[in-house]
Amino acid sequence: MAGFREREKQYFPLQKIQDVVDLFKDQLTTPDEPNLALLSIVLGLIENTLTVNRALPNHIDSSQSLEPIFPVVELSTVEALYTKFVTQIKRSVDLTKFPDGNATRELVKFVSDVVWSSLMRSYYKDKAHLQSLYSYLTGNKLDCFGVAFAVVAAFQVLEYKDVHLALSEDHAWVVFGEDLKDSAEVTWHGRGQPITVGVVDKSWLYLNGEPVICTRQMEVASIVSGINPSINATTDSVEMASLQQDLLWLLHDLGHLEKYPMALGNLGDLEEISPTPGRPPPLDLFEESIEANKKYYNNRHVYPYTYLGAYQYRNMNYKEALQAWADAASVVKTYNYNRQDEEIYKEFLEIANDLIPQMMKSAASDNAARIHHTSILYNPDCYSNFLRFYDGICEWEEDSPNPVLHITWANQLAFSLSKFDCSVRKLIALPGTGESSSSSEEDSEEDEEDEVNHNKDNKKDDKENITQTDDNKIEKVVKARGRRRK
Ligand SMILES: CC1(C)CN=C(N2CCN(c3ncnc4sc(C(F)(F)C(F)(F)F)cc34)CC2)S1
Repeated sequence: MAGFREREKQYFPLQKIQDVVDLFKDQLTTPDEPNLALLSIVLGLIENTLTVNRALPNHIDSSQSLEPIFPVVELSTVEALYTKFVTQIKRSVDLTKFPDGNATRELVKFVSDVVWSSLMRSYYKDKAHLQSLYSYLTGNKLDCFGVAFAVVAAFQVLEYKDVHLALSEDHAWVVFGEDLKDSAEVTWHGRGQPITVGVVDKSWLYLNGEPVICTRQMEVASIVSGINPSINATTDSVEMASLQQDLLWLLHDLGHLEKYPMALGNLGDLEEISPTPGRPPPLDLFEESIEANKKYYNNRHVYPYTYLGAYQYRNMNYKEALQAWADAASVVKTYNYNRQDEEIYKEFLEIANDLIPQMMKSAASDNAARIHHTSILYNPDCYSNFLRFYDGICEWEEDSPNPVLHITWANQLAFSLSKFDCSVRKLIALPGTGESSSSSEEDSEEDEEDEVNHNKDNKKDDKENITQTDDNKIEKVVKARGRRRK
């Protein structure tokens, strides 16, 4: 596959978002495969121009916005980079040594070494905008996703159809061979090794054997979803975000996001920021993401629920946020926490020690809701989901090689717990059993006793009562969980 055929050339020069969408649409509806290297170079070039090297316009247009004009993407520029990639790969891989039509572990290791060998010796791998072949070809830098994607794009150049991208929620690798049953690390740690340890140790990083296995079209979806419109910590390129949104809708309409929960969540976030007329609301996309998780990944992905929880929290739907976070914890509890799972640890740390306390504070100061008992502080479902959230995190920690909880977690738990009204704390719902503890025989006398004592107590010693009640409540949750485990 030398340069581009008329098919690709006709779209250049790309001068506006619609030109890029037209090119992608053509690539995604051809009988043969979309050209991964071409599309990654195009997106990387545009992203680099709109975020990294923002050539500001020499005129301030009427809207006084400093948004640079959309870069004109010339065919010659893209073709030169594409030829550089194809030449480098074809020159380095002597296929006569690999006669078998199917990719082998040896060949995957060899190609990942070729990609690897041209990377800069040392650079900050978590930096933004290092995900595309444009970054690879012009800066010799790639992040973890970028290395895995480059290996897959290289195999496409070598005309292999049995090497595909595998994605967890924080790691990328490749699957290959007949019905893609083999797997191989191609990035920093353990290159060439199969992905067995990840499944055995029940770490979230490998999603317990439920990663997203990409088709060529889903590999296109991964580079679109991986577009990073950020100019800096506080500003995004409107143009880049708009291009990402249009391309995600194109992929959505063609059915290529059906099995890609994170891309659906991404699109939901973009739609919240800038709703597309005539398109479904963000909540529908977060629901689609959750349904895909249940239908295709045995409900083992966590992010579909944290996308939803974050959205509900931002929109002050606190009851629904607690529900989503409890569902997220009910997923993470099926894993063992390993040191390499820190991304999801940070996610739950922020929810438990920042977002929920903020939410409880805000609910506690909402006097109108208090008076009308519409506040989450009086709502048994909220309390039940709150407990289910913590129950999931405790279970996540159980049997794990690394601890999860520390004093900050306990302090924030006590703080948040104390904000619930003591009336609602009487109705402890046993997480996951759907029953309330007051219906379980061994507890009922205790509960009634509590009920009687509590009602008899006058308001003044409520403070002391809350602490005492909470202690035995927490202890009851732990005991209840213990009972369920037998
Ligand atoms: C609910 C959240 C905290 C908001 N953003 C989240 N993202 C942003 C989008 N994102 C993603 N969105 C689409 N595809 C992928 S593939 C991937 C990865 F496998 F980890 C990789 F490749 F190693 F980086 C990550 C990721 C990662 C998770 S999770």
